[in-house]
Amino acid sequence: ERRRKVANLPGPVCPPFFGALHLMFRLSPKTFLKLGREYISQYGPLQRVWVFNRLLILSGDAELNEQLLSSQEHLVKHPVYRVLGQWLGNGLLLSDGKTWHQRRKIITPTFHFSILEQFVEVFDQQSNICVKRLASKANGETFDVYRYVCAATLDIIAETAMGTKIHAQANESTPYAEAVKECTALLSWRFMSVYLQIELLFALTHPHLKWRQTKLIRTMHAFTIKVIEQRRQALEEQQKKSGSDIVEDDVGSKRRMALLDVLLMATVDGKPLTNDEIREEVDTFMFEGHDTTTSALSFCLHELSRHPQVQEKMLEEILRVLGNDRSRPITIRDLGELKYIECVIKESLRMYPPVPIVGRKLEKDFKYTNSTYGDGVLPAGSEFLIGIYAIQRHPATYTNPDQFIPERHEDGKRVAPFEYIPFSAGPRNCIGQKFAQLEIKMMLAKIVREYELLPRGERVECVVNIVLRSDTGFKLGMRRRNNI
Ligand code: HEM
Repeated sequence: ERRRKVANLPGPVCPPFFGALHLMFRLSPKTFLKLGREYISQYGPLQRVWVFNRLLILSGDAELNEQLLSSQEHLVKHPVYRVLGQWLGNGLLLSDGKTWHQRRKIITPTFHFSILEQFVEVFDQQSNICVKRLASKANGETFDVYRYVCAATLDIIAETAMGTKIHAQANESTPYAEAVKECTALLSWRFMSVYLQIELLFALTHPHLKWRQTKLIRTMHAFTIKVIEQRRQALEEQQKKSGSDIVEDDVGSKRRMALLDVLLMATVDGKPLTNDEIREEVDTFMFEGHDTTTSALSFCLHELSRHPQVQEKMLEEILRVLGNDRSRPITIRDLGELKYIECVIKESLRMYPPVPIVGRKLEKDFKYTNSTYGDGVLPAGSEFLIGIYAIQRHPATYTNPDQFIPERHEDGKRVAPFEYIPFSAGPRNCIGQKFAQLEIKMMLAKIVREYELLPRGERVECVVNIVLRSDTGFKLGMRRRNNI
């Protein structure tokens, strides 16, 4: 019955019983994106692949993606996300059904414009620290910018969403960030293999790696538990002082509560969230809130180092909007006026989407219309994969798709909405989208104002480690600008 329903879709030859298992053997974090693009050019933007009795639908079809992502019915994540379960539990990224609805409702107001406005102050201060730390590298020599950016984004997510300072930028190394890097590489390798996705088979066939995975997850949990405890204590002390449930800042004015404060005080069905439920969300937001923006910023800085003319245009805009006074904090209003930098960020997220692929499991039949192959039905049980990376580099949509050209986003030039989806779309889109854009803009404006980025070292080579990273690091050189 399922075969009949997808008979209209092309795809590779799938021999009986095993299906296209032979193709799965070619997948690895390094080959994944290249093969994805190859399959799309070979079989078209929409295809079906059978592996045993699993039906995978690979979609780069904008029309179909719009219908699926906008739907309120197909919100369940692809089963492969389960390999993240031991780490992120039932946090917002992985949960579904009633739990997801309730949590999304509680958390959404914590990313309201008025809260982001307060966060911009933190973005400004932490970016200043990052710029100061980079001074030691402003000698024109090759270095990898990743760990500088990573420490800054960690400090930012902890101080804003969690209301806790962790001073990652003051330390040489951060065990949490190192554990995230190693664990995501390990989990991503498991993503690519049909049998390693199953926890028991992974444990039986690779006991040493299972042990390592558990150890890394313990390190990450220990860190997030500490963040929660620190904030819980600070909150209790504040409440004792003010005798009220509303958090007040240093000058006593009432302000909206940040994410962790809300989680600590929220009730669902009349009961407060348990410690584990709070930890799951803190784990989810600490990870999603720093690893994605680190990836975005690192790729963008690397690309800028290869495009001096883009840096010049950025600098011109920065000086026009912000003036020469580097001690004046940058406000949310200033950021809104940096339109060319917005195009630079858009272009970088097009070429290097930090989340390169998203997936859903269809719990019911999904009826679609107007796709590349007309109308049809995808049967319940299908696994639906949307290759954001492949879509955003499709030559039919973007001329010279592998070239970094921010001008293609200027003057409101637009492609169809679902041909550009770095933050996904619909009810399960990225909740931190505005947060990320403001943070990235602030960091870029500060770094480019202070330093000229130079083309040094190897080019990036994309690898899927859950989040998009580079196998060769993010190499560049820097020189301080003296003439401004
Ligand atoms: C450039 C930076 C970022 C990019 C490109 C990005 C991209 C995405 C994408 C594509 C999804 C959908 C994932 C899926 O369907 O499986 C997502 C979901 C999510 N993102 Fe982001 N993200 C970024 C930054 C952030 C930040 C800064 C935060 C938190 C402060 C965040 C928190 C989340 C959460 C919690 C979800 C799950 C939402 C839900 O399912 O309801 N992200 N993000």
